[in-house]
Amino acid sequence: MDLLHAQTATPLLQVSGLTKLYGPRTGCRDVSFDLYRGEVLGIVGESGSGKSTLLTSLAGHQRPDRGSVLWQGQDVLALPETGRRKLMRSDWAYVHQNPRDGLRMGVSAGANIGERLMALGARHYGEIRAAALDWLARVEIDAARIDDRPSAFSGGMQQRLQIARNLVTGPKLVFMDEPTGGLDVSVQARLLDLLRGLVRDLGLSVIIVTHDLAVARLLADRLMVMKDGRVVEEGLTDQVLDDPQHSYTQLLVSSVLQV
Ligand SMILES: Nc1ncnc2c1ncn2[C@@H]1O[C@H](COP(=O)(O)OP(=O)(O)OP(=O)(O)O)[C@@H](O)[C@H]1O
Repeated sequence: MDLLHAQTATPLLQVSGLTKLYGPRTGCRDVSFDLYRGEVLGIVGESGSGKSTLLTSLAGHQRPDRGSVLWQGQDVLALPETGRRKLMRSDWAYVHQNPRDGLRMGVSAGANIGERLMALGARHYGEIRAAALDWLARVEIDAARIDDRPSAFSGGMQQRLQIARNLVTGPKLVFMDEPTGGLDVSVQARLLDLLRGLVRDLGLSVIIVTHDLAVARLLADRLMVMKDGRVVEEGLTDQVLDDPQHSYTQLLVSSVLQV
């Protein structure tokens, strides 16, 4: 969706004053933003700036101390655990940096994809297998590997399988934590290409954490730059990266250029 149009629509996600503290230490503090349908928001910043804390607090993996998260107007933090789990299986999805955290390594690739459909009530074996085959093709995994376990896959294949497992149920919002981290550069490039295509074709909204500004540039429409748990700058990706206003963002951008 073009951003001008997006701004006139109702936000899918409205985050206000989100704060998570670890004792005396700040995880993230006073983070507020809106996310619209089809929009990709990148969260960037150096190690320890609070990116993961923000993502896990948003996705309900841990409870923030203050603030609110509204999903299509509904207060997510007030949901009972069962409601939160249901949301994570239906409208939301979470792609972990390490595919081992997002896959079941002991069951086949096909079962990994089918499991999420079954969790939403699918029971017809033929349909589940057909959906698994369709998604293997979409993430460029050979259909002949459907009965293999992910432990027999390369790192890049495991990550693509994790993406298929997450997207098969048609989520509207996908959280991604450094999805290309830990992969070789050529494997990263292929995965980024695939992600870009899927995000565009499916009209997904995405919140992606990355320390890699090249990944942010390729995938994100908008960026939030974090430092010491706070958002120090936000804006359209090209604006933030080509004309950074905050001295910290300028440092981040120039340190990449010097490499
Ligand atoms: N479980 C925890 N207990 C105590 N402090 C924590 C915990 N998790 C994170 N922190 C602290 O919160 C701050 C933000 O950390 P966070 O992991 O969110 O940053 P990050 O930007 O995701 O870093 P990285 O890129 O290295 O993962 C840091 O000071 C960190 O030490």
